[in-house]
Amino acid sequence: MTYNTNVESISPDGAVYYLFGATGDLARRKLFPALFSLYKEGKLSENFAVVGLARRPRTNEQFRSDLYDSINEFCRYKADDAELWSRFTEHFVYMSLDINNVDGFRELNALSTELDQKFDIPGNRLFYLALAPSLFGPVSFNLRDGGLLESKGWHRLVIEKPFGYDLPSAQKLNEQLNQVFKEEEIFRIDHYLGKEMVQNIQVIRFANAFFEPLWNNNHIANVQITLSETVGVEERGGYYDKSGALRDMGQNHMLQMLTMIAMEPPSRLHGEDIRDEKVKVLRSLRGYTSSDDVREHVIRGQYTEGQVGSKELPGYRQEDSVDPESVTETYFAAKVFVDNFRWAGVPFYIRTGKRMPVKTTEVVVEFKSMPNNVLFAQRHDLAPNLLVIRVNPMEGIYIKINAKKPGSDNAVQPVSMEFCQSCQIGINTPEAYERLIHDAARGDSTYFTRWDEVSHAWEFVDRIAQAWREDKGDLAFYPAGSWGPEEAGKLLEKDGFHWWPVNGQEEDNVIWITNSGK
Ligand SMILES: NC(=O)C1=CN([C@@H]2O[C@H](COP(=O)(O)OP(=O)(O)OC[C@H]3O[C@@H](n4cnc5c(N)ncnc54)[C@H](OP(=O)(O)O)[C@@H]3O)[C@@H](O)[C@H]2O)C=CC1
Ligand SMILES: O=C1O[C@H](COP(=O)(O)O)[C@@H](O)[C@H](O)[C@H]1O
Repeated sequence: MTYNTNVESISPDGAVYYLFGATGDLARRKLFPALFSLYKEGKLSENFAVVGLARRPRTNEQFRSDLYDSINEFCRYKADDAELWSRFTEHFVYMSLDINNVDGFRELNALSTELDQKFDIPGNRLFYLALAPSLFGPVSFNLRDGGLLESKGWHRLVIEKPFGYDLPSAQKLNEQLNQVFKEEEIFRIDHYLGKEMVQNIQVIRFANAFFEPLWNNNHIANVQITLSETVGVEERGGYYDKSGALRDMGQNHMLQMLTMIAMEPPSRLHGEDIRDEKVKVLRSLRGYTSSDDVREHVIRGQYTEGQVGSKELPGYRQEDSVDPESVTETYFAAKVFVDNFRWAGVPFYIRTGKRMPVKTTEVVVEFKSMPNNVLFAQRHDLAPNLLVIRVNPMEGIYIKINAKKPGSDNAVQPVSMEFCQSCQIGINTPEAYERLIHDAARGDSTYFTRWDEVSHAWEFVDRIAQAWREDKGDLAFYPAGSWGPEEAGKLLEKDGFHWWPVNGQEEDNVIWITNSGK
């Protein structure tokens, strides 16, 4: 296997970026800041233009003022250099356009030709759809019918999640897109794949002699993936109530992280080879076939009123745009098996929920315990070794090992040794969207989901969703601010395991060796 360490240095070609949904939440919180960071770091060159598109009227000046506000609120860089800011915003224009009106697309095509000339762009087009999924098909058809795919450069379509509601709807959407774009022109976003530490999983695994030889069912007892959020459904109650945690986080982010942990080493670190290996994992997931099977392996929950910190919070059924009798899950935990040679018998426990006590994403790899021996076991149960990958908001890794307690006869002391990446001064990690926009602009689809990944993930999730539709009795409730329903703990207890504390909240007797200063 070879590592291409120069990928970062490959600049994208000049292109027009079309930002559909330019007045929306995602553009404001994530996409504008990502573009500014890329520009500030010299990763966009000067041969680019951004056209903001949405129905509501905006002048170019108003659009640039929205841009300014967004960057000052959400970007890791501030717009405090007037000269740089003025150069940056020159590249931005706004056009009011209704997706359903093909005439608007013809006007957009004419505008694009002007922008090509003004910024010396060779006809490349990147269409970013920050829109409701029901508009993905219509936009594609109108891009074609409005002549936007006739320019002489490349054409790429970047689409936001969710990619469908289930397998049939995802297939339908994919068929629509395929009428206009080839698979290699479609970049399906899963923003977790743009996170630094998710990308780091393969380096930690494949670049360390400590780990890869042990990375199998001979040495690993279980893997735990936690994605906990403190937020509720915020302004997205209407969407979320139809989706729920399994579709919103499980089908995409959680299964993607699982594939990164479980995949075989690809023969080359090339996008298609990596995605081939990820697909094999998804194909090996043990599908749950009956309601009983689902009940035994998957727990779902919904938050009721409670407290996070000192803040009193309403229950899910009291949230805006949520059905007061909703049975939508805001939490799920599952025991998942990857039925292949490497992972036979190793449970992957995954859990995610809203209104949990802390915001954190962590992967814990628990190694099998050493056999108890005469020297230590009479007085001590040895704690298992752990490798913990901290994805966000803290970024880093730590390992937990056993060592001799200094000055004792043979007392054993757990020690956690941590590399806290986000504590390093000067490491201003790029946001996931920066990395992904930059990759799409360079035509690198490694960290985007290919259609076969999406479809296998839906197959797995649809079986669970189907069982839940038939059997509503297993919805458990948990107070906002707690770690979810008790049943989720029992899922592991049955196997002799427990959820490891996340967020660095280790037991008191552990010695920490860390660069974070704690
Ligand atoms: N917000 C987030 O944190 C996340 C969002 N996503 C996904 O990103 C996408 C966008 O989300 P978000 O920004 O929150 O949504 P918003 O509802 O905030 O924005 C939707 C945008 O679409 C535009 N729009 C709606 N209808 C039309 C139309 N007929 N013609 C032209 N423009 C139209 C709206 O502008 P106008 O009304 O002016 O036309 C607005 O700019 C969704 O697929 C969502 O699932 C994914 C992950 C996180
Ligand atoms: O895709 C989504 O992700 C966010 C969580 O993302 P993070 O980067 O903040 O961890 C989640 O809140 C949202 O419901 C979901 O649609």
